[in-house]
This record gives sequence, structure tokens and C-alpha cells, in this order.
Amino acid sequence: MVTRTPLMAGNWKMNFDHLQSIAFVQKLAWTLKDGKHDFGAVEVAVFPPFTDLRSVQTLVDADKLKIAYGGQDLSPHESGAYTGDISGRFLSALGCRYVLVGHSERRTLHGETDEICRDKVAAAARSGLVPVLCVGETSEDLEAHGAAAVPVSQLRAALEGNDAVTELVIAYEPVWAIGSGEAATPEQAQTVCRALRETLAELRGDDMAGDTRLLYGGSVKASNVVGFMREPDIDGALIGGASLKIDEFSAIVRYRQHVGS
Ligand SMILES: O=C(CO)COP(=O)(O)O
Repeated sequence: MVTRTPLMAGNWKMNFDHLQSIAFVQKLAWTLKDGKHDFGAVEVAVFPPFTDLRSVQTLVDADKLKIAYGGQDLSPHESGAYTGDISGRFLSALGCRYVLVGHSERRTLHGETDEICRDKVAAAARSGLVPVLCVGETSEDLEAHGAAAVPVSQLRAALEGNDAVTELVIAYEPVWAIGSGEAATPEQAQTVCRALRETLAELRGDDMAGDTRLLYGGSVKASNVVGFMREPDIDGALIGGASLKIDEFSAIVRYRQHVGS
């Protein structure tokens, strides 16, 4: 029996300063409370900028909110002369449960290679964080190799030699779907998520493959999330733009009410 708890995660990217983050999380908590959201049935997480994390932690702790949070990146190193880097240890000290690794914006704009992502996955695990490994193909990759080849090779590269990593989340985010308004179809996303799960089974066995949550990301909104969630290998979503709008994000989190289950 599959017991993967769906995860709806908002990646705020470089949006919201610490004051805006407090206002947003407060509103989110009220909206979900009003809607009697069952956090045990659908987990909710946000990925604020680093400078917001302390504020989010204070609010979550004070009001005992069940909203999880994490960093958008971490250093592959523990500490030392790495100006501008943030250690996984600092994130776990702020109560982070998750950390994004290898988002396509970091791969493209900051030159993060598969090797760097592998080191970051290892650093996350060492710090007790659950890495949310982002994988996905560009439109050129899609044309040249089909949809699954690049995400599968990115997953293989991230896990190579990383035997200590026993828990992770994988976010399949086709680069062409991010911020474009043009989401993959649920069938396309399912095909790639299936391939990722099969790869995980081959690398780490059926138990870990069966327990690992796979998210879809790329132009997810309230009006299309249900289609993704109906697919057997999609266990949630990583949401960018729509996670900054309270009505959209809370409707996504409460997607079950739209299907009456
Ligand atoms: O990059 C994303 C989440 O990490 C997706 O962004 P959008 O939802 O804005 O397409």
C-alpha cells in the first residue's frame, strides 16, 4: 500500500521580504484553518528567501503552525571562507525541514553542475535536512532526447556515491514549463515521474522508491493541480508564481475539496 503524504510546496524565489513573509504565512494559516485543512492528509511547505527564515520560524513556533519550511539553496560546505554561502547546519538550526537543491534557476544562472548538486544533496543529509532535488529538461533537451532522459540522468548524478541519503523529495520541473504559463500535461508529467521512480528503485530498492514523494512543478495553479494529483506517481507540487497569491496557493493546498474527496 502506498502511504506517501502529498506535499504542496511554495517556492517563493526572490519574492517577499521578512515582513511580507510574516503577513503571508499568517494569512495562509488563517485561510487553511478556516477551511479546516487536514495537515496530516496534505503537507504544506514554503521556501522563503534566507532572510525571511527566522521570521517564519518565530511565527510557526509561536502559533504552533503545521506549515513546514526550508531554504531555497545551501552550501556544499559546512563552514569557513565561503562568502555568501549558507550552511545546511544554519538552516536546520532555524527549524528548516527541507532544502531545495538544483533548481533550474540555480543550475542556469549560477552554473550549478550535477556534481555540485550531488555535494549539496550530501550536505543536506549531513545537516538533517530533506533535500528536494529539482530535475527537469529544457525544450532543447526535450526535442533532442525526449522528456525523461535529462531528469533521470540528473537524479542518477545526484545520488551517485550518496549512500547516506535515505530520504529525499524529487521535484520534476520541466524548464520550459517554469513561469511560462504552459504546464506539462498530467500524462507527460506522469511519464517522467514514473521513469524517475523506476530509476530510484533500480538505485535504492523498491522500499525507498515507494516511499519517496515526487512533485510536479511548472505553471501549477489551482485550475490544473487536480489533474496532476490524479496521476499515480505524482505526490504533490512545487509551485512558484501561484504560491505568492494566497487564494491560489490555499486552493492548491486544498485541492481535495475540488474533487470532493
Ligand atoms: O520553478 C518553479 C517552482 O520551483 C515553478 O515556477 P512557476 O510555478 O512560477 O512556473
